[in-house]
Amino acid sequence: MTSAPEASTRSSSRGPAALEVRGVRKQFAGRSRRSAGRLALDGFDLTVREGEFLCLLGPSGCGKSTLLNLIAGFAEVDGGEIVVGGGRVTGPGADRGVLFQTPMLFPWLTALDNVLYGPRARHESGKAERDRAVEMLETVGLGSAVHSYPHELSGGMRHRAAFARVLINRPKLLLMDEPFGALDAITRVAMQTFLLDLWQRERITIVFVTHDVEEAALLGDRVCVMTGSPGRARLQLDIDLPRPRTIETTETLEFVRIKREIREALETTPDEAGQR
Ligand SMILES: Nc1ncnc2c1ncn2[C@@H]1O[C@H](COP(=O)(O)OP(=O)(O)OP(=O)(O)O)[C@@H](O)[C@H]1O
Repeated sequence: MTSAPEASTRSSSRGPAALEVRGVRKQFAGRSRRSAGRLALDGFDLTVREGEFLCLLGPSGCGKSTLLNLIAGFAEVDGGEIVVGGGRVTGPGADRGVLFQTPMLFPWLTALDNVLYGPRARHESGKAERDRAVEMLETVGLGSAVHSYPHELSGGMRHRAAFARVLINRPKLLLMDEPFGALDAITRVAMQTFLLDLWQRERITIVFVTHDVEEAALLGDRVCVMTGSPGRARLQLDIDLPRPRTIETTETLEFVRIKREIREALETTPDEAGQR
């Protein structure tokens, strides 16, 4: 096996760590006793600072979702460790909110009851929680749709309701797995703007998986490009573009240069990278 190249890192180390992924290994079992298992991640290291917006990019199958699931505590590491807010991850927790490409909403509950689902599961169902749930829905621009059911909401509105559902738990870390991948171009831009506003207001730490180089360069403080088979961090690149970033940002020469650098890292095979 080709030894993985050292990730070329131009990232700063400012601020305390919100997330530390240390030498993580994840192996999936083969289907039968004879078939080889799949080494999805090996020796994976990543540090994300408090309040940082990190975008994770890589070829299909390189282990992005696996990494997010491990950080979320939905699966266990086979080696190394993951530390969130100073505590080792041993399972899911309210300190980590997860958003997927398909918004996870119960179709039989209104937007308000969907948002209240988490607090009610923790037996917190007083007036204070209800007020906070309404406030969350207002924060995501759904103040007039609190009593609407998911099928009565547009795609973007459903995404925002799912945001509110996660935000009510006051997560320190937001894990997003291609959240806008299935949206049309206009709704996608609206959701990116919404997310950046929310992030700048709340200063939540975000790990955001995307296939879209432009989206990563526009949203992230830093982009981590992964190699596949097994997944490791190849390039970590600070995106020092001024904020707030808008559509005009995407027209600057610096933005084009950053996109080229990310694309070149994505297109480099692990063997080529190892020879550098
Ligand atoms: N539950 C599982 N059992 C067996 N193999 C798995 C399982 N989950 C993922 N894998 C394998 O682990 C590797 C990484 O998968 P993962 O879904 O994390 O990749 P990804 O980078 O998120 O891909 P994509 O960009 O296509 O969503 C793949 O080879 C996949 O087949």
